[in-house]
Amino acid sequence: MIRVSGVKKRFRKYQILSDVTLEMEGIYGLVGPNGAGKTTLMKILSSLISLDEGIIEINGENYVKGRYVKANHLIGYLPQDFMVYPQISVVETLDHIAIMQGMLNKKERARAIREAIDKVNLAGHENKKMMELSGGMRKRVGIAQLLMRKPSILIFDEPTAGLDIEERIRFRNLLKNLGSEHTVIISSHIVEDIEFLCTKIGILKSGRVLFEGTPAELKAHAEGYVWEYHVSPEELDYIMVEKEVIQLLEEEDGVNVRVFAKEGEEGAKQVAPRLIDGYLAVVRGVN
Ligand SMILES: Nc1ncnc2c1ncn2[C@@H]1O[C@H](COP(=O)(O)OP(=O)(O)OP(=O)(O)O)[C@@H](O)[C@H]1O
Repeated sequence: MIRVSGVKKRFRKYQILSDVTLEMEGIYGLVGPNGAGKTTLMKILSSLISLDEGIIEINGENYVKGRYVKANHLIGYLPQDFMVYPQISVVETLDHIAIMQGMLNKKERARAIREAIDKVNLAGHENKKMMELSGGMRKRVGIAQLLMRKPSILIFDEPTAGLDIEERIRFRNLLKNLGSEHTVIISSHIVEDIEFLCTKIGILKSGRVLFEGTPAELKAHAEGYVWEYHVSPEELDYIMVEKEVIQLLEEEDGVNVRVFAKEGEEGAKQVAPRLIDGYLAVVRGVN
């Protein structure tokens, strides 16, 4: 568990994080518009940048104002773009990183590498060069090198960005499995991923916390704001211009249109909100 209390961060004259307080546990989704401060917070937690004010408590230990969070042994951070040497193989990459991490015993290193490769389902690909791997597989190597250090908390910045559909599904399943043994913190713009993975969600906007709670609590914020219209293709043109359409579902006899609005017009049926509706309600401050 990570407890973030009153954390502030400024870059020159810009206040990037203002009094951020969160309790991160389970598989925790950090979401919010571009520039909200998610990466900045993740980098503070991963000791890449210092905090200006506030307290961060990680597994019972406090890190305070003006300091770096020195909890490298507990935390593994995978940035958006995990960079490695393209010409060397998966196993050589992991061996190199393990040596850099101070794992000097060859047998111990080989065992840690084997375990990590198995955990991220890279068995059979050990001898491929990094440049021969797909984006998702490279990310797996990124996770494998984190797992060798046995961290209890894993932090992933936009882990599924840029992956194709099948890779994304495979990668998501891997993240879900990691959540059974680790606290996992992810930032993502992909609502489906948040829905699939997260047990708790924090929403940041302009460096402030707008919401923290379970997916069910987030959905509840949009209660009464989601309407469904069943329309013909001709009526669809009108509705697309006039309403805020969240989703379209084509059916044999027309189109089902989900709309975010305070009130529904004639023919509209009020429906149960989904996660994306709760997010919109919170970010717009409508409820
Ligand atoms: N080193 C830096 N110096 C100055 N400003 C910075 C620095 N790093 C980030 N920022 C600014 O801080 C703000 C928050 O950036 P951050 O990357 O944390 O947001 P984010 O929520 O992760 O955004 P995105 O969803 O686009 O990745 C942005 O306005 C960004 O331009």
